[in-house]
Amino acid sequence: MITILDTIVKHKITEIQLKKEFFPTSYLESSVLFERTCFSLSKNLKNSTSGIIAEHKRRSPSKPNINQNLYVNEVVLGYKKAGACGSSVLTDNSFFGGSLEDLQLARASVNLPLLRKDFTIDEYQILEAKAHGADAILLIAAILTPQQVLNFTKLAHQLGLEVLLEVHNEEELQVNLNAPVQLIGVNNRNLKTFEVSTEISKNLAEKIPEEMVKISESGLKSVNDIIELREFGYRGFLIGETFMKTDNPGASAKKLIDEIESK
Ligand SMILES: O=C(O)c1ccccc1NCC(=O)[C@H](O)[C@H](O)COP(=O)(O)O
Repeated sequence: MITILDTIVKHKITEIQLKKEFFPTSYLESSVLFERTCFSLSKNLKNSTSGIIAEHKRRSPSKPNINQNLYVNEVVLGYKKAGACGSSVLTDNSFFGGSLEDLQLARASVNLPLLRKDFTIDEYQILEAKAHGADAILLIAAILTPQQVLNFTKLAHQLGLEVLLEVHNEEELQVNLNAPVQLIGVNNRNLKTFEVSTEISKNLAEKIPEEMVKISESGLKSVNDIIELREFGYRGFLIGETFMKTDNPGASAKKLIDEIESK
């Protein structure tokens, strides 16, 4: 059975080949953003009571139209004002309607740690992330070998970027336990069926080493979701749709953050 991840990765391979022809790595390395010192998402999460990483997400394979009417710079500024620890910016265009220009606009608007949310399968994309203003990259265990996770993490760290390694099950976690990543994300969304359940985060929690900052991703809606997951040691909560489906994602994030902080 061909999954959405297979389809996305196939598409990425072609996309990256084309980009490499037009924008060689020397072009990326000459970006003014390439030499900057990055903001630390892991530090912000460790020092935060809410732990919210708020995402800019226009659409997704599971939700073809979340919100196409907003400006990324206004959205991330709203998240910053709300007190989010960081923002995730989807840069995949074909399946999520995002772009590297979104990331760059977000960078120009806020001094929050920014996660480049994409399907990283090539070192080239890590250089792109730095050149367009990211502070952290996402590595999805389901589409990488453990050796790729190690190599990509090493390169990201050399560039001063943090790595969020995303897993969905125990096997993906176990085979990557020696990766020196700061952040480990458990995706509550089954990327084959799109079903969402926080039980995935709860079940994997005790298997994640103490020194890693645990982040629960996807399908989070309410203060109760956060409070429950905190009991399992989660310090970060990646939320997209719940905020983005409203007219004012920043206000929606602020409401949730205020609720969490008042508990
Ligand atoms: O969101 C999807 O439909 C999706 C499909 C295939 C691969 C990845 C997908 N989502 C990426 C994400 O990880 C989420 O955008 C992120 O965790 C926020 O999730 P949510 O709060 O449920 O929007």
